[in-house]
Amino acid sequence: MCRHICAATMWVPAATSRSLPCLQPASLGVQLRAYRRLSGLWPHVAAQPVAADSSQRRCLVYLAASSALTLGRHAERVRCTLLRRRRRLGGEFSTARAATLGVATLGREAAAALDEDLMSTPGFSIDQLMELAGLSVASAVLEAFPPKGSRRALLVCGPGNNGGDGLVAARHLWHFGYTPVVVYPVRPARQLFTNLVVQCEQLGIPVLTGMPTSEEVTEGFDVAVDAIFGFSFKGTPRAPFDSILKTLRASSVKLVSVDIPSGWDVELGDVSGEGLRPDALVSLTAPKPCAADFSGRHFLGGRFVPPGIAEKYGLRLPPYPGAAQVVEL
Ligand SMILES: NC(=O)C1=CN([C@@H]2O[C@H](COP(=O)(O)OP(=O)(O)OC[C@H]3O[C@@H](n4cnc5c(N)ncnc54)[C@H](O)[C@@H]3O)[C@@H](O)[C@H]2O)[C@@H](O)CC1
Ligand SMILES: [K+]
Repeated sequence: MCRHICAATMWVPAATSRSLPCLQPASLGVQLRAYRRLSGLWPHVAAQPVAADSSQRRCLVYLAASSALTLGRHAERVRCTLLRRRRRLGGEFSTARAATLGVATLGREAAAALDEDLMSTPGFSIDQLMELAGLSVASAVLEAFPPKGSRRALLVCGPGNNGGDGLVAARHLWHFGYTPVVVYPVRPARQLFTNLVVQCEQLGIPVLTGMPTSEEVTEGFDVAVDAIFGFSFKGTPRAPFDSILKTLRASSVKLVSVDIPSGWDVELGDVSGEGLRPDALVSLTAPKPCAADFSGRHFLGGRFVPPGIAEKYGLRLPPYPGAAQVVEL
């Protein structure tokens, strides 16, 4: 049986992409090297070019690694090694991995390149995409945690577009009948974000700078939305988000993460062990590779990808039912 190990994208020199079948797994990125370290074996890698940069010097390649051809009977041993390693790190091995990868994932660079494609002129504006992304998040919250009596929602927003998705979601949750409170500690000067804050305040939604304590989060809210970091997060969280992540981790509120559980590496998952552990995840456009390690309720949102772009990036998007803004994977 073919067992998927990981799927990823990477830029390679255009010359290399013409001889993709000759690429050695050793040159194909950190996930495969980690796999080799754990298993002592190289996986089989299928590579397919999906885009070229403007200079035509580099080519974005979609890689899908499977154990079928090279591992054979060793696959179970490797799976067990990965399982033990994840347990040591306090994580969970996700049996949803194959299902998630069946939709195909978007690495950091591919996600940014896809955004650029969508927003090339003429095309979408960031405001349009963010509005639909935030609406998807609010729809997923409504589906995963429908209000029972009280409807108190905390939205914790970071300094980039992931935070913008959270601000938009707060507004839609208000229209859905929730009582949202926004925490927005670091506010970029861009007009887009100033507008989103004003739109929340016009609805009477408090937009706070300081984070409540973990007890206040547990007692005061029915659901929280993690819109702190998305696919551009790197390294370990800096202040004030380091302590905000600790507070959310220490609370027992139901948590929904936008695009990526904050603190996780977009490709490798919760490598530091300090990332959030959400109950639900809303992947936008397509799941990112780290989503393979997530084992709660997984929604796909961002219903705006034209078929030509989906095809270019090798996305196999599931159909959305009716007028829904999210589909559960
Ligand atoms: N096509 C799509 O899928 C769309 C994606 N959107 C959202 O946009 C997100 C990506 O947005 P951005 O590229 O602005 O990036 P992020 O929102 O992921 O975060 C970037 C910000 O985080 C900061 N940061 C990075 N690493 C940090 C660290 N270790 N400690 C503290 N701060 C750190 C950066 O300085 C920057 O201010 C996606 O994940 C998604 O949520 C939507 O808004 C629009 C449409
Ligand atoms: K997030």
